[in-house]
Amino acid sequence: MADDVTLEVAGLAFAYPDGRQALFGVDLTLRRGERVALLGPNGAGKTTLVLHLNGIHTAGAGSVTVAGLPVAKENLTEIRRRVGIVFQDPDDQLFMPTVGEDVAFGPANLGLRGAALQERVAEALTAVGMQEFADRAPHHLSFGQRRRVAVATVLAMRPEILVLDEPSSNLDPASRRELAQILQSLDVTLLMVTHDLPYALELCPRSVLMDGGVIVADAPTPHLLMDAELMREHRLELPYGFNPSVAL
Ligand SMILES: Nc1ncnc2c1ncn2[C@@H]1O[C@H](COP(=O)(O)OP(=O)(O)OP(=O)(O)O)[C@@H](O)[C@H]1O
Repeated sequence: MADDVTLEVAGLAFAYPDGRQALFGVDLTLRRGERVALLGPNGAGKTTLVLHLNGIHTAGAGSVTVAGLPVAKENLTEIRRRVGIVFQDPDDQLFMPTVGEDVAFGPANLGLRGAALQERVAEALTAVGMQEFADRAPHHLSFGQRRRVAVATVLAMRPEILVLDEPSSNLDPASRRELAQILQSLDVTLLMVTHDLPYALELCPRSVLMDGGVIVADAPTPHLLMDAELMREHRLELPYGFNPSVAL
């Protein structure tokens, strides 16, 4: 594996217990620092793929390797530190009385204590512009603020790969823009599952398109979004009047 490869998915196939085959041999390589959008219609297999990256699902066939470490039962603690997933609903990730405690939860589990833990929490909250909110109750925050705190809970683990599931969903335009600025500023490899094609274009130079449990295209985002036939074939639609060639 080349030094700058941080994620390698090779020949990954997977069927759910009910027999439904969701992945049919996926190959995907991410290099350190890349920002990649994972696109595709409903049911394409995007979530199923993402849930393999930190071992929530186990490969039926093929392999997933993170920074040289195979995603396997014996490595799960280390894999979950390296691959941070921000789920679509922030309330799935926030369960402590205060924002600060939520962000401290992961690193405290790794054994961080005292000043080192406080520093880690401050660093993660600062990265998402929520440093003033450490003592607040998460359920008193707006949805956009809760999503930013959910990102901070993952950043506090200093992950190697940050995976975001629909980061722009349910955000008003200002919150959407603020989150984009935050994500742009992070020094991390980013994989973003999204149906928001302008967001993919803004944040991710590269896009991977899945459909039917396979990767059907892997290209610079503007190229992919300007391929009208590919877009139509895989039920991707740009918002009315949006032109990727002039949006950049
Ligand atoms: N728990 C499950 N049991 C059985 N089949 C499932 C399960 N979860 C997903 N599937 C099936 O696996 C396939 C891939 O689903 P997946 O959720 O990975 O798609 P997706 O690309 O993330 O879709 P969406 O954009 O709707 O989130 C679909 O056919 C789906 O019906």
